[in-house]
Amino acid sequence: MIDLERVSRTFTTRGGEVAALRDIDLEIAEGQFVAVIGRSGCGKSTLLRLMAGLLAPTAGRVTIDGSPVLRPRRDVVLMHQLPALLPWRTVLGNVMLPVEIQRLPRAEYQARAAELLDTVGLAGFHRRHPYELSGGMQQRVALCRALIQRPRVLLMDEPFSALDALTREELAAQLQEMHLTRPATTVFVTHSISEAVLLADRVVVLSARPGQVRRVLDVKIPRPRSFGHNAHVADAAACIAELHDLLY
Ligand SMILES: Nc1ncnc2c1ncn2[C@@H]1O[C@H](COP(=O)(O)OP(=O)(O)OP(=O)(O)O)[C@@H](O)[C@H]1O
Repeated sequence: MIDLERVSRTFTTRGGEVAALRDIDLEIAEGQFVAVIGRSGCGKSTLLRLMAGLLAPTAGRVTIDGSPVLRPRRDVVLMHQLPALLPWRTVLGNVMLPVEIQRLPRAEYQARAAELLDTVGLAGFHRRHPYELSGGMQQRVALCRALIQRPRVLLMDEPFSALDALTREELAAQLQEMHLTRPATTVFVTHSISEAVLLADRVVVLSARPGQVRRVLDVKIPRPRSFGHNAHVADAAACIAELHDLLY
């Protein structure tokens, strides 16, 4: 579905040319959950921005279903590290924002918004405003806003990295649950090896800048997965150890 063929991206800065990504070849199938992991500055955000149509490659091609990605698409949503909610809108109003912008049928999507908020444990918070919520709750609202229009592709740029460790685990578990119910093709940038192993079908390890695909690791642990002790703890430990060795 998402196809990157020999994709490179260079930035021209006052200090000269910065090669952020070089010769990336990557095929992501419909419904797949791919984690991207790599050292700071290796081009992970750049990779997402290329897939989102916010940046053009300097060389190579990014396509979705065979069409080159030349601009942002309605069926592709990018979620960031910070929730960026509109402070004057309620929780429900923030989740419904994409529906209003795209003039989709309100009643139908209102029911979906309620269902999403319910899944992330915010059933009683529809009429609250962002300032009344914790950081974790705000990021849950941002996740519901990202999913409201049922995107085919969900691009997530370190979405949980501003959260405390416990909230982060909880949100990762909720994301897994949502992905199992309705799998959008997901590309999830993270610095957390264990989060990548919990969530992903495949983990793409990038080398230091310029980012190149160092390794793609298939995670074959059955779902639902858990951070806790379970039957697959040895498989998870083996994946974590392999990724650790690749990164350090
Ligand atoms: N608009 C830009 N102009 C100039 N250089 C840029 C631009 N965007 C990114 N870069 C450079 O490209 C490289 C890759 O940046 P990018 O943000 O993609 O890395 P990253 O892996 O997401 O980093 P981090 O893990 O720290 O968030 C960096 O050296 C960065 O300085």
